[in-house]
Amino acid sequence: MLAVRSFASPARRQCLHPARSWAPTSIQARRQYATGFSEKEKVAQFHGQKGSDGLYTVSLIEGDGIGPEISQSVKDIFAAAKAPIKWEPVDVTPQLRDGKTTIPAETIKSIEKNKVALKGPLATPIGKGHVSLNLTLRRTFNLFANVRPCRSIAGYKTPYDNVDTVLIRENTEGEYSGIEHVVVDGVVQSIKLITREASERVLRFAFQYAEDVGRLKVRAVHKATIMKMSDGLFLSTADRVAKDFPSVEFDAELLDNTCLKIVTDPSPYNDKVLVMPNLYGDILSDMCAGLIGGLGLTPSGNIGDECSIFEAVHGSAPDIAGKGLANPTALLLSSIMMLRHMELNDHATRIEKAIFDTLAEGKTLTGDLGGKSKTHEYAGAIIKRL
Ligand SMILES: NC(=O)C1=CN([C@@H]2O[C@H](COP(=O)(O)OP(=O)(O)OC[C@H]3O[C@@H](n4cnc5c(N)ncnc54)[C@H](O)[C@@H]3O)[C@@H](O)[C@H]2O)C=CC1
Ligand SMILES: O=C(O)CCC(=O)C(=O)O
Repeated sequence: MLAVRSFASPARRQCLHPARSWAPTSIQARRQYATGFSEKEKVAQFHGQKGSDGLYTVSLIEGDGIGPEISQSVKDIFAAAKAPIKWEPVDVTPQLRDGKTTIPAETIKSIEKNKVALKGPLATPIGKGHVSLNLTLRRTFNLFANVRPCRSIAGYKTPYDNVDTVLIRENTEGEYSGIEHVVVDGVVQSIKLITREASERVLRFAFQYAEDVGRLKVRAVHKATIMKMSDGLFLSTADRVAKDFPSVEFDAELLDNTCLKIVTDPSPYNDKVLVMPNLYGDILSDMCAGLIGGLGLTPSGNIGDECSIFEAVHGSAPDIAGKGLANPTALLLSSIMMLRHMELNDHATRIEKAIFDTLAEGKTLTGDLGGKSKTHEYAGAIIKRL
């Protein structure tokens, strides 16, 4: 395994710092792995090629439930901002191949070709039915790190106005390995799979990310007191990886303690990058969203070596789907992360400013933030500010 080192300049780190932006997906870290390429080729390898029309093609999965409504807002705002993105809509109807759930081959080809996708939420049936397509996508493209920043929104009042957490979630195994079976009637075994390899790559990503954005404290969140072998392996791997990053402080904390402390006072987490196994990251990121106003506000990036898929933290919100009530901010901020990942920083900053100014003004808010505006009216207010 490579001991990666950042080559980000201080200026570059500053521009990627989450206090200023939603940027950090650590494209530098990805590029470290590519040797024998020119700088231009490396960039293309991670975020696709600009076409002869000057546009980048991005695969678009609109998703289920509120997915099409919030995707429409992103498309309208990107068009108004003249962002150099051409959307390539793809179909993710689940298919069974060799007894396994998969997605259509053309969709896999599109994402492999474009390197970058934006995804609306995909619903997963409870109990019988297809396995999670969200997890299928992450596994298919080996999107091993899920970066989930969560920051207070200026102007929107919550018990804390200073939340600034960054959580990096292992994205391919853990409790979500999908390995479970009936042992005997009434007894089910579900495997929490932790491997040294997957732990090491997400931990290296987290430390590299910490260096790149200048947020120089990494904390591993775990439950190795109980899951001595699985979380124990994650933690001992973290200890070892930490030695390769002497400029980054490292410590660890039990998950239940982290939950208690974050909801009591989130400020001690403002200078840390939290890294953890899959399920913990899923739950903790929803909890952090609750601190800043809800799931309508928190973005994420699923990052791999070959391609990346950006999506909101939330699901398909069936309770409000089709009513024009959804808040598109989470998907919009995910698309801002995507633009920064693609190094389209000027477009990202312009759109992001229009979003935050609209939220701060507080006149055109969706219902989840106490407003009365419909999804398209909120998007329209952002467009007016561009
Ligand atoms: N990454 C993904 O695509 C995810 C998909 N899901 C799927 O979503 C479906 C529904 O799951 P739930 O547990 O109901 O979680 P959910 O995240 O869809 O909804 C939870 C609550 O938050 C609200 N909410 C979520 N997003 C919102 C938005 N943008 N604007 C305003 N309110 C919003 C909903 O109305 C609901 O009250 C399930 O089938 C689940 O499998 C769940 C989480 C992530
Ligand atoms: O696929 C699903 O149903 C939910 C997945 C999820 O909550 C997540 O990983 O963000």
